[in-house]
Amino acid sequence: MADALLQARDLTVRFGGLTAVDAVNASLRPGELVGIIGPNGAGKTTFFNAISGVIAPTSGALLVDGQDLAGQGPHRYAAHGIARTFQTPRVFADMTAAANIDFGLQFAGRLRPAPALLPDADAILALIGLSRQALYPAAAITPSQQRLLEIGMALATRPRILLLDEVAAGLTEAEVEAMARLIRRLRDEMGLAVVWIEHAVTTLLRHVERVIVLHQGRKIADGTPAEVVRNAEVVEAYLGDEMNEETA
Ligand SMILES: Nc1ncnc2c1ncn2[C@@H]1O[C@H](COP(=O)(O)OP(=O)(O)OP(=O)(O)O)[C@@H](O)[C@H]1O
Repeated sequence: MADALLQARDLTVRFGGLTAVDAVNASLRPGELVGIIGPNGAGKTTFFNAISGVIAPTSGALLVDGQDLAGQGPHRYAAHGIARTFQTPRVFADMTAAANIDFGLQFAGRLRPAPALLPDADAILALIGLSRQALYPAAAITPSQQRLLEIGMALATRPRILLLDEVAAGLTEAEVEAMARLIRRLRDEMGLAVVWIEHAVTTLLRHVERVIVLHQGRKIADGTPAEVVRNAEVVEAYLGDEMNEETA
């Protein structure tokens, strides 16, 4: 795809005899909001790890700006504007929320100019709703605020692509809705392409425009939420049980 920001070609990750990501082809265009779903162990986080440089794929290519970044370290991915969060937020517990954001800003300062809407730490803290907590140590804010802070740290690196790994896990319904609104703003106002893994399928399907479904490391579907919920293989492999559980 000519206008893709990022393109995975036959991306494969093996751990010994286990193929966690199996020849996945996927692409991401500027400003897209894409979800990734799949049962436990489907390979979602491993796919994220491979497209953010946390682990090297066993084979396949990862094209960003026409360059194959497969096998390069996370700093190279960050330099190309790819930022991510982790299932368990990785914030500096002893540093204040503002200092956590500053860390990201310093890291990114050399790479790209700040977007007009997010010139500094204050603007980022305001966007993620943590202005009042700016001077609290990260350890002293709630787990859901730590998730927001980690998103702020990712934004501070001035990304073009934001990878979110289960940022709604453990949040109350109201917090999930607020998180979804924030994610939409990042896309609508900052023009970011967002890829969002979430276990709560019904939540995710309400908010994304395209969904990639992984099952046993393979991509079994890639389409709009309406298309994916009608896909017989997806329902068979995953969605039937998952949606019944969520609505039970
Ligand atoms: N570092 C590792 N070493 C060995 N096996 C691993 C490693 N990381 C993941 N796996 C295995 O790879 C498979 C895919 O795991 P992964 O965490 O990517 O799935 P997931 O879809 O993100 O699951 P979940 O929804 O539970 O987070 C699983 O079988 C897992 O046990």
